Amino acid sequence: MIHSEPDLTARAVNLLNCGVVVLDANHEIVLWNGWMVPRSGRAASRVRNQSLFDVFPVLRGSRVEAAVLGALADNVTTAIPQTEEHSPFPLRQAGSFDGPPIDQAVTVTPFSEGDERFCLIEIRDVSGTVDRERRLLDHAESLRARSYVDGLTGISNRRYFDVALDRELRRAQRAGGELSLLLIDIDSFKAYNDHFGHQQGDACLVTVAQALAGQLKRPADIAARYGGEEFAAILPDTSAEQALTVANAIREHVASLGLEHAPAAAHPVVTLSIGVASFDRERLHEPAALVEAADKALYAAKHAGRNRVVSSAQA
Ligand SMILES: Nc1nc2c(ncn2[C@@H]2O[C@H](COP(=O)(O)OP(=O)(O)OP(=O)(O)O)[C@@H](O)[C@H]2O)c(=O)[nH]1
Repeated sequence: MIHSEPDLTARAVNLLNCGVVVLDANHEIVLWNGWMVPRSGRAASRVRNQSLFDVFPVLRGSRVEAAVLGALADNVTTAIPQTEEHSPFPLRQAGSFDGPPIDQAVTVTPFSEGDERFCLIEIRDVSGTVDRERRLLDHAESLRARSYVDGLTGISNRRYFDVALDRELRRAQRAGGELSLLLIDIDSFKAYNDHFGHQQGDACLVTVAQALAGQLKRPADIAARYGGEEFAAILPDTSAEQALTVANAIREHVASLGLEHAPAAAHPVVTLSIGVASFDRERLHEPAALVEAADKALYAAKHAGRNRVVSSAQA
């Protein structure tokens, strides 16, 4: 059996997995392929010889109209990605008249046949790509949120600490409020690791981090892992005196857990040394200065025998 080429071409165009619409110079539809039928709810015989803009009045004033005019008047090809216009044609998933609109990428290409000018409109369903893009954006968002959390202990990490300290210091400056910072270090932790092994060392860090977070009662308080076995607490609206009380409560609570320490450690149970520094409009108003003051106090606490709290005023 011999098939004519135009017959085969027409059948193939009808089977294409994208919308194919051809308009003549008057914007009238001369070709409407099979893909368009179930997605628009219109058979080819119903739309043939009608203006595209009468069939879809929503296209008036759209990027598609501009592209069609550009193709027919100026012989210009235009690609309209879905990022520019999500669903220019009112098309829905095949057979679902109330389903979600199809995300589309549209190309408008001019061509001539004899003296007559036409334009070819191709419509691709890119809903899958758009969905994937949305999922990737959601994923990136959750990664961003997770990048502020310390992977081992589940409390805030150093990155978040830096952002939060800067923010809270500015707030204290603006509002003339108070703010205190605790730097907290586990005593003789090297001895702990050497005796019990790194894995149990990690477990100890998790226990201490959770104990610290549990001791901070105000919603605005922030517990963070500052470095290896060093933690920090940012206490907004907290004076130096109040911060000493909080620091001592943390220290006593961890000591009271009775976590067995290594024989070589300074104390038989796991203990903390804590340095406290408080916002001071004249001297301690920059993050680096406040951290340095708390670090000096922490060093003094270590030097004085560990398992104690020292404020920067005493150091
Ligand atoms: N298991 C574990 N150990 C860590 C981690 N980060 C830091 N360390 C260990 O913590 C120890 C800290 O030791 P040092 O800074 O010498 O201080 P220290 O032994 O705690 O002694 P003092 O602070 O003076 O009481 C080092 O042995 C580090 O290897 C971690 O993520 N997991």
